[in-house]
Amino acid sequence: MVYIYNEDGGNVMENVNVKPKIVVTLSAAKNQWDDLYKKIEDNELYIDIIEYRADLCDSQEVPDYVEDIKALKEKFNRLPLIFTYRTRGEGGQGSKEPNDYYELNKAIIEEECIDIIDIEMLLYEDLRDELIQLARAKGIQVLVSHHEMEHTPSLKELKALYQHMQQLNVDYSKLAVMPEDGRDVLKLLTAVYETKQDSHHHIVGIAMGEQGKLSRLAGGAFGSDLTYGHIGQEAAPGQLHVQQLKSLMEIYQ
Ligand SMILES: O=C1C[C@@](O)(C(=O)O)C[C@@H](O)[C@@H]1O
Repeated sequence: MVYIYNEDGGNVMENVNVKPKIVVTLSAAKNQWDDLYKKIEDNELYIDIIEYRADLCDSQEVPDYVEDIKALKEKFNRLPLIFTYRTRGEGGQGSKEPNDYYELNKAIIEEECIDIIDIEMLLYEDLRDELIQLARAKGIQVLVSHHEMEHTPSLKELKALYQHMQQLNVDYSKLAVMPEDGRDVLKLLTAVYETKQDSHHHIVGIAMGEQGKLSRLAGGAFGSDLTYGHIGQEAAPGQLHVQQLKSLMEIYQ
């Protein structure tokens, strides 16, 4: 199978087959970082990007987050880092209201210690667009995300969501849905595939849960640029350990 990449890696120009990067989702309480560093080291071969999930240690303040992130960057400087504060409505544990969500993300952007920032599409438009602009001005890539934790929207709606996301001046557009059956997984993959046909954006599509595991493994064949895994405990329904993810993904590459 032939893959065609552009120079900055991963984005396919003529063929939807993508070699997805593996993102490990992680977070730890203050006294648990040493354990986690060890796990990252043990699994470094299977990881392309680190996702720091700030909502999983929701009571921390900006300086605590920055300290964690800087320590991660120092130890694993080859790995780009995504900062994510996932709110409850989108399947996370974050309890911040929109204004506090905005303030936290703004402060993190201003620290210039991250490579990519995950911004929820449904945040109030003015706050969201301002965060996107601030991040871009600092040279930080933007990943706009939306989770449907209860169901899978229709193909038409999924494609409309991707279209909307791509108009937001972002680098990555990510949708995660909860499928009820195989047909829902196909809908998500079809939306990724059809969106990727005429797009040079990074597209990410995830069907969660047991049924959706196929999308985590085979998403690249449909054009999905990232797949998320764990190194101990799943952070979202259906996540696989990065080692298993990497070895099972080989059959598609
Ligand atoms: O959006 C995503 C994808 C995810 O929800 C998953 O299903 O693997 C895991 C989250 O940490 C990440 O921010």
